[in-house]
Amino acid sequence: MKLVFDGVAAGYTELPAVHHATLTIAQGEFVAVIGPNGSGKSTLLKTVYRALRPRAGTVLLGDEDVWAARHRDVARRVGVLGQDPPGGYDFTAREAVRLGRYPHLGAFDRLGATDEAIVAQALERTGATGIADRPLSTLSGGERQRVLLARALAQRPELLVLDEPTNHLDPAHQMSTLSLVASLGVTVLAALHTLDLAARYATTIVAIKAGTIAAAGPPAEVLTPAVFRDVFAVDGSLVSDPVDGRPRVLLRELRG
Ligand SMILES: Nc1ncnc2c1ncn2[C@@H]1O[C@H](COP(=O)(O)OP(=O)(O)OP(=O)(O)O)[C@@H](O)[C@H]1O
Repeated sequence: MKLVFDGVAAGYTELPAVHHATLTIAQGEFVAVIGPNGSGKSTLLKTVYRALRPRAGTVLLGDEDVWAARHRDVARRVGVLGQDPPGGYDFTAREAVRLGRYPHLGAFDRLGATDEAIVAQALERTGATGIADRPLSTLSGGERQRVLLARALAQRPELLVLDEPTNHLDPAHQMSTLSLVASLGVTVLAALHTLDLAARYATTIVAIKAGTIAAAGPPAEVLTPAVFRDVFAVDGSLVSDPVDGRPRVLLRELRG
């Protein structure tokens, strides 16, 4: 599903946290939104999953204005991994993942065998089958993160919006999670802090600095020494992994 930001401004006070965001994301792209703390990554994502209404501009999903669409239609099409579990921590992992199916059901429908199979598959794909019957409140940060991703997958969305999906995850799960997400063929918009992971898994990088899109394009075009320095205040370079040839990001403290 194509996603378009057209002149989007959004924020929490009179000063917008994101301004003039204009960007077109094609169906199937994996977009990593990168930027320092407080630069506006989460704010931009929130305008897509209807957590924060833009003050100006439009967010289009396909040809439809996300903020003019019915809430239920957006819920069906957009899977979200945000910073907090929807429904709180009282649910078991499986119950939390079942929530992902509700946008697809009628008001009085119950989950059927197909829904339960989709829930089971989502738990399996995120390595969460073994913890399916534990309450979210008892899970570790990384386990909970994988369950919340499973919920977003169970939704079978056309667009996945992921706010720091690798937060709390160990290295193996960081890579398997991004690899899984990249393999789904759906459009992905993910805020990522680990630039190395962004370089390896994203097709497009959007770098945000102080609420403004500073650069957008393929990893090799965006992850330049100038962007590392201007946006992140570090020295950095994009190199090729000697083992698998894929891009790697090397960072050093800024000198001089
Ligand atoms: N609920 C809120 N109320 C007021 N200001 C907020 C709120 N949430 C975020 N902000 C401010 O908006 C700006 C952008 O925040 P945002 O959360 O989008 O940054 P971010 O790039 O996702 O940061 P991080 O990497 O630290 O998660 C920051 O200045 C932040 O302090």
